[in-house]
Amino acid sequence: MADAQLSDSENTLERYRVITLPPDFFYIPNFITKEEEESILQKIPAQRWITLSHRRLQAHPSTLTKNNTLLASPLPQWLEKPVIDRFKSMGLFDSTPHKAPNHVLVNEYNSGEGIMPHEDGSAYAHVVATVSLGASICLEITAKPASKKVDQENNISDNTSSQYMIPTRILQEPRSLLITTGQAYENLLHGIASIEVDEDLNAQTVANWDLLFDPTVFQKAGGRNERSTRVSLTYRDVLKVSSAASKVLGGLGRR
Ligand SMILES: O=C(O)CCC(=O)C(=O)O
Ligand SMILES: [Fe+2]
Repeated sequence: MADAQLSDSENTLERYRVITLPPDFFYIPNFITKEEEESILQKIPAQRWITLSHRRLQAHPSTLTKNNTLLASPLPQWLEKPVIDRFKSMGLFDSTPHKAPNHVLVNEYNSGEGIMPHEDGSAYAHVVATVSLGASICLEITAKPASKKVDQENNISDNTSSQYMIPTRILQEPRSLLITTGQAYENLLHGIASIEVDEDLNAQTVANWDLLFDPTVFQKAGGRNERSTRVSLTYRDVLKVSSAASKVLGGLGRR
C-alpha cells in the first residue's frame, strides 16, 4: 500500500525517510528558501483567520461542506508557487485521485499554543504534506488507541519491544516539509503540545534528529526550543469535489 502510494517518488524521497518511525514519514529540511518563506508569510490574508482557543486557522480555497465535500475552486497563487510545482516534480501526489493537492489549511500557533492529538481522517487522500514557516515546533506522534491490534501486528505499539520510537516527536524546522502517508496516516495520531518550550531535544527523543538541517541550534540551547509564532501549510487532496455547476443543479455531493 505504502509502496504503491509513493512508487514514482520513492527514489527521490527515500533519503528523507524517518527510519525510526513506522512507514511512511519523510522530513525534508529547507524545502523552501528564506525568501520564499518570507513571501508566503506576507501573502497570508489577514482577514481570513478563524480564531480557535489554542491557535488560529484558515482554509483555502474554502472550508469543506459538512459532508466533507470541497466546492471546486483553484488554490491562490501564493499557495501554488513554488510549493505545488515542487510536489509535481517529486511526483508526491501522483497516486491521489486528483494527482495534486486541492486544499490547504493554514494553522498559526503562538508560543504556548497547540493542537490536540488527532488523525486527519477519511475526507482526504492519504498523502499529507506540511510546510513549516517562521519557527520550529515539535509534532507529537502517538499510537491510536483504537488500533492496538493493528499496532501489534505492525509492531508500532507503545510497548518497549517495538522497533519504532512511539510515542515520539518530529521536530519541524522553519522551511521544512513533512510528508505523512501510508500506515503512518492511518494508524497514528499527531498533535502539538500547548507549551512555551520544547525540552529535552536530542537524538534519543526526536525521531528525525539525523535529518534536521541544524541540530546544533538545539544542542547549543541545552536541548531547548523556545517557541515563537509558527505557521504551517497543510496540503491535501480532498476526495469529494463538487463543481459549482452541480451545486446550482442541486447536486451537491453528486459527481
Ligand atoms: O500544524 C501542523 O503541523 C499540524 C496541523 C494539523 O495536524 C492539521 O491541520 O490537521
Ligand atoms: Fe492533522
